[in-house]
Amino acid sequence: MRIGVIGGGAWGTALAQVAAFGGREVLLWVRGATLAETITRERSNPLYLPGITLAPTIRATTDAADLDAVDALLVVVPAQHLGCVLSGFAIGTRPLVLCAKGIEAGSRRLMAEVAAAIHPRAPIAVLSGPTFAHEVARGLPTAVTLACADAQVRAALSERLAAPHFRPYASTDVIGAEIGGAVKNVLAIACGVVEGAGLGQNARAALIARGFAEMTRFGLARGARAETLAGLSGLGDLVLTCSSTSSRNFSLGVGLGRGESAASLLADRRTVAEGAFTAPVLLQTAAEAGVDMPVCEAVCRLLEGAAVAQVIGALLARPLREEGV
Ligand SMILES: NC(=O)C1=CN([C@@H]2O[C@H](COP(=O)(O)OP(=O)(O)OC[C@H]3O[C@@H](n4cnc5c(N)ncnc54)[C@H](O)[C@@H]3O)[C@@H](O)[C@H]2O)C=CC1
Ligand SMILES: O=C(CO)COP(=O)(O)O
Repeated sequence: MRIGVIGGGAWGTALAQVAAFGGREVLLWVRGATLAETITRERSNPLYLPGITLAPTIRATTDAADLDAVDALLVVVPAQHLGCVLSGFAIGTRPLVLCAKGIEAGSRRLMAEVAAAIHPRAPIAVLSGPTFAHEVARGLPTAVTLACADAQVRAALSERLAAPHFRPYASTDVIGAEIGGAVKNVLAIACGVVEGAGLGQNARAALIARGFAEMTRFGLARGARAETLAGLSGLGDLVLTCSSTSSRNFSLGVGLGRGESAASLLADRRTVAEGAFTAPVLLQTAAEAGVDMPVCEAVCRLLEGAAVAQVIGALLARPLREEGV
């Protein structure tokens, strides 16, 4: 199976490196001609994944038609651009492996819904889990959820993407895998706020646990399975991104917690902090489904410019309730 990767940010480049394991050829579509040339000639992506020497079998292109030659495509562009970028490719019946974590603003659709509307004949898979790109690219051990409804496609993709340091765990729960990745980014911002505002380790652990309850409530309402939400793409990724400044979402939260404005923290960013875009649309979708998500709502208020002390105070002043989802 020849693999193509759409998107030359940190994660697309790291996944190209995984797919190139063992000398296999990989074609990576990126947006800029200079970046494409640097990746192919110098075997590095200094813009998005500095310090990593890429496999010699990775070739980059800016021409969507070049990807007509591959058998399956990993789609690794930010969630808000996925629809627009995918419209430029002819996919037919080839599998699409969606790797972005988010919900499309406006349409309120998950990535699989966006992709299926544009390429209805393509089998859809979702790859998601606790995966900092720079660690994966360095060959450090990593495990992911690979969800796809089609058993044959799922098995073929799992086998093709597995490497000694990269373990896909198969699942049929595409919605669950998507929801875990989208929601954890918003919760990672909340945990960063706790860090930035100096609220302590107890508060961070409480947010992870209560945030997981929110993720579970929302996921179950949307048809996700509880075990997927408690797995790599849900709880696993939540724990990773809520604990480390390597997370762009967590780092954004740290800035908010220190009292910096969302506008200044988001201005001129080259890299994406998906939670900032997911938070408002997640809240709308949750309200529509009648699901209460107070932590995600607090993140929305902070992104809108509310004061940290006020938002934290309101969260802590909520009526006492029984524990549980
Ligand atoms: N970096 C990581 O460790 C991981 C990232 N992801 C997810 O992968 C997705 C892509 O993130 P990264 O590779 O980290 O991106 P990045 O933050 O490294 O780079 C930004 C990417 O966005 C693209 N971009 C910017 N404006 C665009 C536009 N108007 N149209 C199309 N593309 C545009 C850039 O070309 C670049 O590929 C996100 O959904 C992210 O949540 C998932 C797992 C790990
Ligand atoms: O999704 C990720 C790790 O699994 C990357 O997290 P950030 O986008 O917050 O950096």
